[in-house]
Amino acid sequence: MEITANTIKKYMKNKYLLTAIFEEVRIVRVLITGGKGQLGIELKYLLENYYEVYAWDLEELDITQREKTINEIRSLDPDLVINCAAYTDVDGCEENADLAYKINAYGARNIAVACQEIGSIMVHISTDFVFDGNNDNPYIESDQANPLNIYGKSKLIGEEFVSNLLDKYFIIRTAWLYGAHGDNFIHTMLRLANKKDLLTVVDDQIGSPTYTKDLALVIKKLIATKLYGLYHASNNGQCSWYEFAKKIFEYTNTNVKVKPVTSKEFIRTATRPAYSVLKNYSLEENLNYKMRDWQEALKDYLNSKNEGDRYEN
Ligand SMILES: NC(=O)C1=CN([C@@H]2O[C@H](COP(=O)(O)OP(=O)(O)OC[C@H]3O[C@@H](n4cnc5c(N)ncnc54)[C@H](O)[C@@H]3O)[C@@H](O)[C@H]2O)C=CC1
Repeated sequence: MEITANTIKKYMKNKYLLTAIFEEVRIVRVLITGGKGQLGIELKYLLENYYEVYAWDLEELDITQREKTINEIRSLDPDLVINCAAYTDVDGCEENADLAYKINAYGARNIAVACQEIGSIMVHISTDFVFDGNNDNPYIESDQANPLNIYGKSKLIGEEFVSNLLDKYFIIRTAWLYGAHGDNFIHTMLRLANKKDLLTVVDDQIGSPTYTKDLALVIKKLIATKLYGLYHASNNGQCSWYEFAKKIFEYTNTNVKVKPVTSKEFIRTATRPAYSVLKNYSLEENLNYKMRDWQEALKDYLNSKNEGDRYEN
């Protein structure tokens, strides 16, 4: 079909036909739920350069409200919904299990039902905590999930709802997120280093710290394809929380003593997997895309002065 101004005019009112004739504008309107969380804000800044982006959080759309969620998504009629909304307080999930399932499992389901109805693509963000940590090699997408805590269980059920209800979905498991927006482990460490001479940090939980900027770039790449399915996406390499803290202090020239402790010495409400390193197998196989090492990403994060220049290259 020849694409002329008249063709565009003719199909202007029907964006599905319009997007069908332009493969590259398959996605025009994007809704981000949980749009004021650390990943949601990052994605908004990146994607609004390319798409018409709506970033909704609790005030605009509580994803646990089934009817409202379906109605609001139906009336916005996005081509893509990225679900970043979650109950991410891992210990809080143990204490408020009902709420955890309501948000992380059924909230995801409500969005998937709406996407199914309007034929929209869904990106659903999930977690390394779906694994039990008994591996000693990085987990790939086909490894058996077996969550140890309510957070992981509720997120896994959310994944299952999405993959059972939809054909056009990307489920993206990530880990140990930090970014320019919201509180994170790096802030906590630097804050504590200002107040104390000695910090104790857990050394027997191994994972992959992941910069939200890098994850947002992966999501942008994936949504430009039709390679739907389950993906792991975390910065390359692995460390313990203790090693992560040591690197933060090394890169910021912060002088503080850090003592490694075991999870048994640092009791938390929720049990965490001892080893939850993700291998980005599908990303590397399907897109030939390798995420950079976590140390490099951490340096970049610590060096980035303002948000304006964060996506220039
Ligand atoms: N933070 C981390 O270390 C990790 C996060 N993830 C996943 O990545 C995704 C993004 O996480 P973050 O941005 O770090 O989380 P965040 O906690 O910074 O943001 C979550 C957002 O969801 C919103 N929200 C909570 N309940 C809601 C509801 N009922 N309706 C609508 N919005 C609601 C919150 O207001 C918040 O703005 C989540 O799916 C999380 O499970 C995965 C692995 C690690």
